[in-house]
Amino acid sequence: RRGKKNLPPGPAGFPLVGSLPSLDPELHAYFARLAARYGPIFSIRLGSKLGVVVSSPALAREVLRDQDLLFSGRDVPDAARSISYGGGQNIVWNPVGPKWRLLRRACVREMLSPAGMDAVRGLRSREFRATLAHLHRQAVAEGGAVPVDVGAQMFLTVMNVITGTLWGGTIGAEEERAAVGKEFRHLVAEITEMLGAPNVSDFFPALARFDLQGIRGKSDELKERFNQMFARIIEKRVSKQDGEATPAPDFLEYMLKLEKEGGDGKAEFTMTNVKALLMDMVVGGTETTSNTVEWAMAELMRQPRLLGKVREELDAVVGRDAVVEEAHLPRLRYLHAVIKETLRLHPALPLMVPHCNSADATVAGYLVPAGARVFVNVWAIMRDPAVWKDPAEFIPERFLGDDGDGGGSRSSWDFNGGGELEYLPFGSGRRICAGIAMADRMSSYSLAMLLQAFDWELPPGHRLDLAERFGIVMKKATPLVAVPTPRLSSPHLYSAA
Ligand code: HEM
Repeated sequence: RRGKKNLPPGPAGFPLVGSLPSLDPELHAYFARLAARYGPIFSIRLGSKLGVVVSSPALAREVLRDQDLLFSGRDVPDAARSISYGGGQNIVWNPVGPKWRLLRRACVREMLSPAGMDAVRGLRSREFRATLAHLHRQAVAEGGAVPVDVGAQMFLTVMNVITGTLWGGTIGAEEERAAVGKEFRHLVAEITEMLGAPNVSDFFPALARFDLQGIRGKSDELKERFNQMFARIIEKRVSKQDGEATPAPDFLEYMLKLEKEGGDGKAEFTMTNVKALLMDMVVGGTETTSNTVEWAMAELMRQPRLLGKVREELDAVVGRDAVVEEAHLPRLRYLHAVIKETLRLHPALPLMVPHCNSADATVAGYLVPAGARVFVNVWAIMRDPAVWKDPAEFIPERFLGDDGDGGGSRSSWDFNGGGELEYLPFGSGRRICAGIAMADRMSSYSLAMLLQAFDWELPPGHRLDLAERFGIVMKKATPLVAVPTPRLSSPHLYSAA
């Protein structure tokens, strides 16, 4: 039937279930293997769903740029319905339309743009200083330095920055913040895990009401736990507004105002949108960023020569008598190349968030029927040997133009999803990541702080393992645990003040 309909080639699969029985949990690598066999566009039947996988820069361009609008829909997975408050309430799972535009504009303009970011520079500095002080306490603990779970620490930092930007001082006490942070990490991990797991309800929508794997039930439960936290935070803020002290303007304040106004005249903005956006920011921004820093640390610990180059730059730009600040970042060129190379080899969302076409489309001469789940395998594209020299090697120099293959530092290798789409860790087109400026700043700042202020070593008996574990957000299979040793000139520099 595939040939008759002119669908993209692909594995034949079994009757009824298609290729479901042969799905490899490491979906990004499995899809890359299938692409090597069937070509840069292939189709795969998953139950009653048709998946179409695109794995070359040219075809990514066709889907994400040339036919952007047609492919800008989402095929909302069953697991996402509940946590996105029904599907039409947040940015990530909304189809492109007036509501999506209002939500995205609100977030980008008020919170995620470089100007929005500048407005809360002080908050980030305080949060990073708090992490620095915490790591220092671990490093000089009585009885010897305590090993640090790098990803967990980075998650808490990023989480505190994001929630601080969202609702500022609403959560006051240190312990309450720590408790909220811990609970969030757990919830976010469960959500991203669930979104990456194959779900029978998605492959056979007629069976969705039976929730055979219990994923819908779990999603409802997770949503409810978030919902209660959000409701508590909003309630605290609203009652504060009626009282004497007015909080400093933050994103929650802005959203509550928008909610009072009812929207922008083209789309409504309700209290559900307030919560759904909080969910987008917390789920979309935390693990993605903290995992990137964890990968960067692991890659550098594996190659001490490269780590030395980062340190050399940090010592030249910042020295050891001061703590790195955001203002230093523009001068940390090599460090930035490390972040870019990390996102090339370990993109946080290896298959992006799948797209969906609203009407039949033609890509590379093949039919992509309306409603297909379209995956762009950015993980495979950014390891394509036709584009990248030694694609499996971690070589930050390629982004500086001094790796000798003549390609480096092409202006198209930035985060904006432009150019030839060889490098697209944040996607491209209308649905490109809304949080690039924040992700860029937080990941660079985090890595700079970890490396300027501490030496890191693996605990005795530990081995550096760079294996990946697929999920909608890709993780390191084993968390990076390392022991910090202070390297700044004075212990006073580590105080949180
Ligand atoms: C290293 C960190 C990050 C990476 C690699 C990343 C990557 C991505 C990718 C690949 C997409 C999907 C694009 C598509 O479907 O075409 C996306 C969407 C999105 N990201 Fe990020 N992201 C990161 C951090 C953040 C942060 C910090 C935020 C906000 C606080 C954020 C908010 C969003 C939102 C709201 C969307 C949905 C956009 C839409 O559907 O219109 N992301 N991100």
